[in-house]
This record gives sequence, structure tokens and C-alpha cells, in this order.
Amino acid sequence: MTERIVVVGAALLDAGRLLAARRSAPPELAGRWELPGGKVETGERPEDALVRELREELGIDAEPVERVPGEWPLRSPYVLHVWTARLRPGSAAPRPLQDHDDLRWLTPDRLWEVPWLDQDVPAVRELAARLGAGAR
Ligand SMILES: Nc1nc2c([nH]c(=O)n2[C@H]2C[C@H](O)[C@@H](COP(=O)(O)OP(=O)(O)OP(=O)(O)O)O2)c(=O)[nH]1
Repeated sequence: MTERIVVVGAALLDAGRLLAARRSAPPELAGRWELPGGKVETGERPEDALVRELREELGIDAEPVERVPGEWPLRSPYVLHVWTARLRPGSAAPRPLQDHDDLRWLTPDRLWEVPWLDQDVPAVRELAARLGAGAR
């Protein structure tokens, strides 16, 4: 059996808004929106992977808050785990430095205004429920 690899995605929240990031690569994912993050490396704690990826991709200093219960399948062997996170005091504002070419802070009523990656929709639905947003 192929080993599964955890991808940590951040539900970065600020003033009740969720940060969505538009992928710039690879071509099959470009133009679709996702939760910023990336693969957990061998021996790395998921929270540490999240902080590392958010620093690399967005230039921010983030604090993981809690794991959102659940696990969502991505392209094999990857599975998505989601953690809520917030900006630490003094952090720079997020910028699309790597992997993304646009960012948007979405209020709960606008969560579905961006074309999420198909495989992210169940996780975003879970976040919508937690944020008290409308269903889709
Ligand atoms: N970060 C992230 N990746 C996602 C999401 N949904 C989804 O299918 N993926 C896929 C895209 C990639 O195939 C894989 C994560 O790759 P990545 O490119 O973000 O991770 P990474 O920085 O660790 O990768 P690498 O370039 O160092 O190999 O998971 C999502 O919401 N967030």
C-alpha cells in the first residue's frame, strides 16, 4: 500500500475572514483557489510545517490555532489536514511570494465567490459551517 502524505492547509483567519490563495502552478491546478500550505516533511510536526509553508509562500509569521477535525483525500498519496491559524502580532501582511498569484480575504458570505480546487470543496464546506456561512 502506498504511504499517505499529509498536506497541511491553513484556514488563516483575520477578523472573521478566511484567506484564499490562487495557485499559479502546476498547470492543472493554476487559476483555482486553495488553502495555503504544503506537504509535511518526514519527522516534521504538522504545526511546524504549516508555519514554515506560510512563511515561504506568503511571507507571514503565523500561529497555528487548532486542527479542524477531518481528513480530505487529494490526488493519491496526498491527504489534506486543515488547521486554523492567525497572524502573530507584528507579522507582515500576506503576499503571494511562491505558488500563488493572487490572495483574497473572504467574508463568510463570500466564501463561494472563488473557484476552489474541486478536492478542497469538502474542507471549505466544513470551514463554512464553522464560520456560520451559508451552505453550498
Ligand atoms: N497547499 C495546498 N495544496 C493542495 C491543496 N489542495 C490540493 O489538492 N493540494 C495539492 C497541491 C499539491 O499537489 C499538494 C501540495 O503541494 P504544495 O506544492 O502546496 O506543497 P509543497 O510546497 O510542500 O510542495 P513542493 O513544491 O515542495 O513539492 O497538494 C490545498 O488546499 N493546499
